[in-house]
Amino acid sequence: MSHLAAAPAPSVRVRAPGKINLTLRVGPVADDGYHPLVTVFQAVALHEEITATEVPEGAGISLTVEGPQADRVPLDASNLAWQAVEAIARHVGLDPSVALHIAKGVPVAGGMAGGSADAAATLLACDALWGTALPREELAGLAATLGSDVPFALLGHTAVGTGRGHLLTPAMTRGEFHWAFATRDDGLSTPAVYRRFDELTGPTAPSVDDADDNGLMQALRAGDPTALGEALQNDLEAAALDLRPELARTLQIARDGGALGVMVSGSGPTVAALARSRQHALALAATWTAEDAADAVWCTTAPAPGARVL
Ligand SMILES: C[C@](O)(CO)[C@H](O)COP(=O)(O)OP(=O)(O)OC[C@H]1O[C@@H](n2ccc(N)nc2=O)[C@H](O)[C@@H]1O
Ligand SMILES: Nc1ncnc2c1ncn2[C@@H]1O[C@H](COP(=O)(O)OP(=O)(O)OP(=O)(O)O)[C@@H](O)[C@H]1O
Repeated sequence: MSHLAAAPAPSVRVRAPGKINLTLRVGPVADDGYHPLVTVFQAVALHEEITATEVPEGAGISLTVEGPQADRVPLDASNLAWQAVEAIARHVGLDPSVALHIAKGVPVAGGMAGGSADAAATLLACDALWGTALPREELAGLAATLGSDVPFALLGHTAVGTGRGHLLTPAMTRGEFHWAFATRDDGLSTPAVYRRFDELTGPTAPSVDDADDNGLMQALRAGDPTALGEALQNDLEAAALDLRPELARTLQIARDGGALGVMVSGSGPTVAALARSRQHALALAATWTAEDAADAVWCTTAPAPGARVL
């Protein structure tokens, strides 16, 4: 008697990028607890990879995670990928059952939106697996309900973010920029950094209505890393430094190493340094390691594409 091997369950693999904020201008906190932002997002070539596999109806959601920092990622409904399954299933009226596997390539809790990338990738993966073919604008609307950074992880490349950071306008760039990142095992909580921002700026933080990113946009269009380095700006940096004074040394080491620009990435504690070349990025990272100014170092390029099915 011959045995027919069971066909493997259908699955979909999606890749989504982490991000940096080349500028992050933060206005005074609004009544809903969120801060109005004007930010220039750029996706980096550090990726999350999500595999979504079909399971029998009613089986529910299962989640596994791999990667160097996997032990720091929740495996329950507090995971943004899990919430993404529930959000899209509710939206299309299907049973929220799927097996998710996340391969993490973005530093965890580092202000680089790895969890947001997982959420964006999961929306796209479920949409493809279930054959619901939602338009991109509908996926972006769902993404914004999951977190302010999630719509950008779908879009990728470079974009200006306004509102909570969820309203996006793509921006033109030329060429490739080289980055080195210094990460810390002990992450910073995004709400805690925004709260410290409020404490430091008081109730009269300047509005972001007049934010002017012309210099930065010109540097991006020209593919000019020196001008880009001079235009980097993060209004959350003072708050992150106040919570983690030791980051000042990490910033200074990169400046001394000739980085074209150095800043805290998003809400931190990752420090991002813009390098002249791949070799220069590797040298900056090696110096951080030698000076014991980081728990881990990463080198990559930007911009990178948004979430896409592989
Ligand atoms: C720091 C950034 O990464 C810069 O892109 C983002 O602003 C953070 O985006 P995120 O992690 O997706 O944040 P969300 O999950 O939307 O919000 C988490 C918390 O961050 C604070 N938050 C977030 C976005 C924003 N524009 N103002 C805020 O004050 C709020 O306390 C909010 O409760
Ligand atoms: N899929 C996920 N991957 C990693 N962390 C997650 C995920 N879902 C929820 N979390 C929780 O969220 C926290 C922050 O995760 P994440 O890596 O997205 O931070 P982040 O890069 O600082 O995000 P952001 O830049 O959007 O503020 C983690 O400490 C973890 O407890």
